[in-house]
Amino acid sequence: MQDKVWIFDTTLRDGEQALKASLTEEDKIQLAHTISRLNVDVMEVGFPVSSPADFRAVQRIAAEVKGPAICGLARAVSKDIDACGEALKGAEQRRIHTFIATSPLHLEHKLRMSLDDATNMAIKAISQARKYTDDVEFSCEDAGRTPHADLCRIVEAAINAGASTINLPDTVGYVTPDEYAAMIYHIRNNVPNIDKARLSVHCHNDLGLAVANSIAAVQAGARQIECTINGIGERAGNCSLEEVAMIMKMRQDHLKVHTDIRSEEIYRASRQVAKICNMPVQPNKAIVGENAFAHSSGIHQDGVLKAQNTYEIMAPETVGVPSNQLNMTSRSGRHVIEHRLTELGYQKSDYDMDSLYESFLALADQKGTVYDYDLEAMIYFNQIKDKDERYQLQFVNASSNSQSIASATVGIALNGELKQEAATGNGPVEAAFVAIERITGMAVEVVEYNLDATGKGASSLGQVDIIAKFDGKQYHGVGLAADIVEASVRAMIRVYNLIDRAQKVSSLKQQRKAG
Ligand SMILES: CC(=O)SCCNC(=O)CCNC(=O)[C@H](O)C(C)(C)COP(=O)(O)OP(=O)(O)OC[C@H]1O[C@@H](n2cnc3c(N)ncnc32)[C@H](O)[C@@H]1OP(=O)(O)O
Ligand SMILES: CC(C)C(=O)C(=O)O
Repeated sequence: MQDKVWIFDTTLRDGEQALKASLTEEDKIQLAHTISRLNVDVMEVGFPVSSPADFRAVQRIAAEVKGPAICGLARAVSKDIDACGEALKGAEQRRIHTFIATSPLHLEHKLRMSLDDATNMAIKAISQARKYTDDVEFSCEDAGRTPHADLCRIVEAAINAGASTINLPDTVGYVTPDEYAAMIYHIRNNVPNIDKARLSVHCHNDLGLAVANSIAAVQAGARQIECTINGIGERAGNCSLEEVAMIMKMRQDHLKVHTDIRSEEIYRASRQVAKICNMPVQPNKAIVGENAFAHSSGIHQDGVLKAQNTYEIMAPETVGVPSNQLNMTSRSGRHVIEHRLTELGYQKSDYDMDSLYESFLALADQKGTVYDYDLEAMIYFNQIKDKDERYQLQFVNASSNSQSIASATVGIALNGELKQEAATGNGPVEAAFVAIERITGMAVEVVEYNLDATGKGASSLGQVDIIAKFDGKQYHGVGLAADIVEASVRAMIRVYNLIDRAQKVSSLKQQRKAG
């Protein structure tokens, strides 16, 4: 039987500390339900003494969210422990987590006290916490920079006072995996009552080692990892939950431990945290990044098409990602194009691969990713030329200020004839989109709108990326201009031109079938 490693999620406490805007009570409740679906063992959801709103959020989560033990953080201070104990009263399983710094640096400069004073405060705090619950965790803040002998003294006292979990955080992400493992071994071998407590680790990512350190600690005998979804947290963040959970799942053969995490819930949880916390996930982030299961180069795509595990160590579904992605770019080869066209219902006899591939590369070099509708258009038109586009922007005039409704007038040459319309909206971009809709007579649904600056400083260009839906299909338009309203309009007109091309393709397809 393999040992279990407890997963202690602190997204709503340490993760929340790093946000530009703290989470509302409702946000916290929603995320707490999501986190509990992951089947974490403990969920640290706030610092109740810190504000009335945080107290209420912890109190509501304690009452509403079932499953994991609900935990609150408290300094080794009487009022913090009372606030924590009171806030957690409604929880089926509650944990009070109290801490005090133990490194010489923190003791001397921050707390301005000796290790003995800190030990006495810890003992008092733990004893007080035990009046509220049997489940008390004690952390030696900045353990990573604390002499091992000092850690042994305070840890032994904390266990004697009633702590059942001992956490040794690398608060500033300073230590290396071998040093961290050595610290865990030292505590296990030199604290006489250590068998009465579970050893926990809490790693920060200042040197990018939070996950590696947590795994090294598990290999040295730690049995709880504190972590956050997407690795959010103070400064460079915390150890990322999805990464440690998947390391322990995928490498059980080597690590000989398991967790109870429901890995299929990971992707959903990650997206929700990113959205609600307004902290986008970097595309190349392990497990949950947009590219984590995307293959863009021809050799990889060919490999994955022949046997998925050539370039995928885990199936995307294992973490709740619906499927892998084969991006068609100028680094793609013929195999993936043929595969995609087969999926779209084409046979080899419908196209000449050599000339299609030539057009494909020209387009991919020009615009980056090539989409299904581009491929189909290439089959029917062989080449795609901008000058053949149905809608050509002639001008855009927009006005907005803080006191009145925004308005915009857009002029488009439609098959060579100028059409113009004016409209109002919540902002100039919306007004311009309504004007375009009136000109084209077609309403599209904007699924995503992203505005980015290309270049430096005030002279940078605005780049707008739009994903829009029409008739059940998605289209991607990009627009670049010094003026962000113009960039938005250009992106939207691109979308309309793609729809127009798709419609032409579809009627050509029908003609071909009929003929
Ligand atoms: C490593 C970590 O992530 S620890 C958690 C960090 N999270 C937070 O700080 C978020 C919540 N914090 C807060 O809301 C506030 O800081 C509070 C309510 C806790 C305290 O606010 P204030 O009383 O105004 O104090 P302030 O935050 O300015 O300073 C912290 C005080 O706590 C003391 N302190 C710090 N850690 C501890 C501890 N573990 N136990 C006892 N005292 C502590 C500091 O020495 C300082 O005391 P001083 O006022 O005597 O100098
Ligand atoms: C309170 C402790 C666990 C902490 O957040 C840290 O040391 O980073």
